[in-house]
Amino acid sequence: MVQVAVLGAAGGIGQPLSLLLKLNKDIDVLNLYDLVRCPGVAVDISHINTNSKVNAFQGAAQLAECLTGCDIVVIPAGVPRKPGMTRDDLFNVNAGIVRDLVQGVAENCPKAQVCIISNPVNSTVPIAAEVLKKNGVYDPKKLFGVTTLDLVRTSRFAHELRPDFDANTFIPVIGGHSGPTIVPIYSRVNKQLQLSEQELKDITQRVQYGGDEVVKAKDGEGSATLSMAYAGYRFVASLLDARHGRPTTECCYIDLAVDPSGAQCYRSLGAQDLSYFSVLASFDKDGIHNILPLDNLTPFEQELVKVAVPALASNVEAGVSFINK
Ligand SMILES: NC(=O)C1=CN([C@@H]2O[C@H](COP(=O)(O)OP(=O)(O)OC[C@H]3O[C@@H](n4cnc5c(N)ncnc54)[C@H](O)[C@@H]3O)[C@@H](O)[C@H]2O)C=CC1
Ligand SMILES: O=C([O-])CC(=O)C(=O)O
Repeated sequence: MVQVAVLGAAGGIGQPLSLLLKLNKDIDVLNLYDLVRCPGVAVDISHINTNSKVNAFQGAAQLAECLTGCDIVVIPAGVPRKPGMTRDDLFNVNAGIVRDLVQGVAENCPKAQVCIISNPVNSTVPIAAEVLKKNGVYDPKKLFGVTTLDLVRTSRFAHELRPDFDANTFIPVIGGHSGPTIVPIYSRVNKQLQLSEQELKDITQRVQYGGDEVVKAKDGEGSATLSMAYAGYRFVASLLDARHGRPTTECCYIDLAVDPSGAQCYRSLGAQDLSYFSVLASFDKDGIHNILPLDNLTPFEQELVKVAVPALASNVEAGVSFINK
């Protein structure tokens, strides 16, 4: 029996993400939670003819019931950006939302795997970790910042540049999830892509600021929702694959304490003191199995990591001190 909860299920990401999860045969129970519009979304999705059961929960009074018995909790709750804002500008609102929802996880399903989508991910993941630590239930194998949209963009944009390149090719992205902290590792596929120096600079910049492209196009109506729902779904499907013994690797933003020897390869890039980083990892039924090394980064990629590290350090510090103030 696998039970999954989506917190923020009636939002721009939450609705299409819940729809995709309803199609996944590995899920038996899908619990949808939001402060508004949740019964309508849940009844609508429940008519889709797959075997899973869909339940609606609305308002803080129903959070405990929603979470009880959950194996995986996905959190896209919170406000999205408007033009002119950075992800860090969302901190003031979303930090408290994530804190309170993860407190619910700690109390009602402390062994669940928790996938954080709410921005700024670079800070909301440390917030979640601190809440779980305070409750004595923290297991770094089970907490993930969802950065899959960066991987989705990295391979898709490469296909746009080189139509012969398969848009579904796995290209790792490391670092964090905002502007200069996003580090796509195109060197893994550059034998095929043959990017010129300028093309590499341009496509890297496009990946780093892909979110802004959507924010601008939506013109005040929010940020990526449909591509994010797809990306969030892909990540949860990978967790489900791993639960069923199917080998899985993904990149996500995690606490490096989960595997200190695996983390060494990333730390040696100049992230010596960094506690959180998006890495390539393999998964098993309990979550992260180990951190996989990414050796031989090019000087260009090493330079990108150098720029990412101080920005990440201050994002992590903001999250940690929000809980321990
Ligand atoms: N990790 C990533 O790659 C990405 C992250 N995001 C982030 O995801 C978040 C959600 O984005 P959208 O779905 O577009 O926003 P949205 O405003 O359309 O939906 C958010 C939903 O969260 C709900 N919500 C707010 N407070 C809540 C609470 N305390 N408990 C439960 N539900 C609550 C709202 O009622 C709403 O239904 C934003 O922070 C956005 O920046 C967006 C795209 C990509
Ligand atoms: O740009 C945003 O605010 C939403 C997001 O994280 C993305 O699209 O990567």
